[in-house]
Amino acid sequence: MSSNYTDDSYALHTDLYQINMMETYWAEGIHNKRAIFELYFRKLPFGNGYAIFAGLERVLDYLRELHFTESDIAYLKNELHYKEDFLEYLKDVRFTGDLYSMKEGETVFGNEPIMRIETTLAEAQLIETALLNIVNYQTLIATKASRVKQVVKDDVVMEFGSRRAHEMDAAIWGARAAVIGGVEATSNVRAGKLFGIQASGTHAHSLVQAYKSEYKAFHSYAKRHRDCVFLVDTYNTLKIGVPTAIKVAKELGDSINFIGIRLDSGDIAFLSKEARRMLDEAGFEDAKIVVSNDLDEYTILNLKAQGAQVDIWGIGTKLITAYDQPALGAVYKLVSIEGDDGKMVDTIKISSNAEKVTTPGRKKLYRIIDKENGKAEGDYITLYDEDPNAEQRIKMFHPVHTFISKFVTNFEARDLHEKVVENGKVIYEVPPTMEIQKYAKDNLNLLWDEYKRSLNPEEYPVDLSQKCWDNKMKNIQEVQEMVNDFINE
Ligand SMILES: Nc1ncnc2c1ncn2[C@@H]1O[C@H](COP(=O)(O)OP(=O)(O)OP(=O)(O)O)[C@@H](O)[C@H]1O
Ligand SMILES: O=P(O)(O)OC[C@H]1O[C@H](OP(=O)(O)OP(=O)(O)O)[C@H](O)[C@@H]1O
Ligand SMILES: O=C(O)c1cccnc1
Repeated sequence: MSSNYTDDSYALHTDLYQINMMETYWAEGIHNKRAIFELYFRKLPFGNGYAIFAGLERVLDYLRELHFTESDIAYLKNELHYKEDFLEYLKDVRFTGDLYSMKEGETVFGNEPIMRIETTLAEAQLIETALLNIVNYQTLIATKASRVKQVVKDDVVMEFGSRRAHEMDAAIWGARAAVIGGVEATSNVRAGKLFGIQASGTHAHSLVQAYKSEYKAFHSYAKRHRDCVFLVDTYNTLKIGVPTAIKVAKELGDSINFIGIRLDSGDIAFLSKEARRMLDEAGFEDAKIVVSNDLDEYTILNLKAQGAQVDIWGIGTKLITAYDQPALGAVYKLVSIEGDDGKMVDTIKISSNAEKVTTPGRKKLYRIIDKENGKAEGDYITLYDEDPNAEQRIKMFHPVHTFISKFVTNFEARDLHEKVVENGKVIYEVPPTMEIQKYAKDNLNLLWDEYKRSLNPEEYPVDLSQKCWDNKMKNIQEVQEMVNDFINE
C-alpha cells in the first residue's frame, strides 16, 4: 500500500458523506433509530426484458466482516479530523440488523426491491455504497451473460474477460456473475478455485510464435495436455492453421483428446464454415469450433444468421465490462424510519418524474404465478401485513398508468425475499454457484418468451397492491400539503 496505514478493511469502502451523516445522527442521538431502506434499480440494462440478480454472496461477506480497524480510525482522525468522541463510537460499529434479499439467480425487474435493509439509521447509511457497488456490477454482468445465453441457445460460452476487466476484483466476481447468468466456464483460474466453477482454456498465439511453427507448437502442447484445442489463425487459418491441426490430431490419434480448433480473427462466418468442412472431410465430425474476437450477443446473432459453424463462444471484453451499458443504476432509498414515539413512519422522496417517486413503507415482493400454466403474471408489491395468498382474486394495475389493469385468479404468490441476516448474524448459506446457475435457468422458465427476446421485449408488470398504492398517494398528498403550508407561511 502506498500510504502509512498498514491494514485495510471494507468499513471505509463507503462515500465520505455516509460517515458525515452518521456523525450528524450520532451527535443528535438518533443514530440508533430503526430505519428501513430498499435497494432497487429503475431501468433494466441493455434494453433487456429482465435482469438476473447477483451479488448476495459478497454482500454477506462484507456485512459479516464489517468493522473499523485501528488504522481506519487513525486515518479518520489524522487525515479527516473526525473528533475523538465520534471515533470511539465508530470503533464498536457492526452490522446489527436484518437483511431481506432476493436469492442470487432470481430474475428481477425495475422498481422492485432486490434487498430490504432493516437496521439502525447509522449502520444502514454506512453500508449503502458497498451494497450498491456490489449489486450493481454483479447484476449487470449476470444479465449480460444471460443475454448472450439467450442468443447462443445450447452452444457453450466461455468467459475470457479477465485481462480486460476493470481490475482484479471485477474479473473474479464478474466471472462468477457470468456463470450465474449461464456461461459454462471461465478462463480465470482463481475464480474456478474460489467458486467451484469450471476453469477452462485453449492457448494463445504466443505459443505458436514461441515455436515459430504451428506444427511444433501443437505437438509440444499435446505432450502435456490431453484435451487439445489448437489456435489456428496465427499465420493463415485455412492454408496452414486448420490443415496443421488436422495433421497433428491424426498423428497423435487416441493419445490426445482432440477437442477442436479456435478461430480468433478474420471473417468468423466464412472461416468457421470452411474449417467445419475441412474437419468433417478429415473424419473429425465431432471436433468443436471455438471462436473469439470481440464478440457479444449482437455479433453472435448476426454470425448465426450467416450460418457460422460455431460450437463454443469465447467472450471477453464485451461481457466482463458490460461494454454497451457499463453501469446499472440501482439506488438505495429510505422507505420508513422510527418516529419519536417509537412507531415506524413511512418516508417518501418526491420527483417531477413519476417513475422516480419512491414507494413508501415496509413492503413485500411477490411473484404471481398462474397455477394453470406455471408462468409468471407479474410481480406484486404489497404492504408488509398483506397476504395475497389469502385472496381469491387480486387486481394488478400499472403503478403509473393505472388504467392498465387485470384481475388474476388461481395464482400462487411467491415471496421473493428471504431473511438472510438476522440481528447482524448471517443465517443464510449461499448455495454452490452451479446451483445458483440452475436456479436462474429455472426462474427464466417462468417467463413468457416475449419478455426474454433480446430486442424490444415486452414490459413485465411490476405492480403495487391497492393498499400499497393508496399509501403512496397518501404520502404524496402529505408532502404536497407540507409544501403548500411552507409556501403560504
Ligand atoms: N462474418 C462476420 N460478420 C460480422 N462480424 C464479424 C464476422 N466475422 C468477424 N466479425 C467480427 O468483426 C470484428 C472483426 O474485427 P477486426 O477486423 O478488428 O479483427 P480481425 O480482422 O479479425 O483482426 P485482429 O483480431 O487480428 O485484429 C470482430 O468483432 C469479430 O467478432
Ligand atoms: O476478444 P475478447 O472478447 O475480449 O476475448 C478475449 C481475447 O483475448 C485474447 O486476445 P488478445 O488479448 O491476445 O488480444 P487480441 O484482441 O489482439 O486477440 C483472445 O484471443 C481473445 O480474442
Ligand atoms: O483460453 C483461451 O483461449 C483464452 C483465455 C483468455 C483470453 N482469451 C482466450
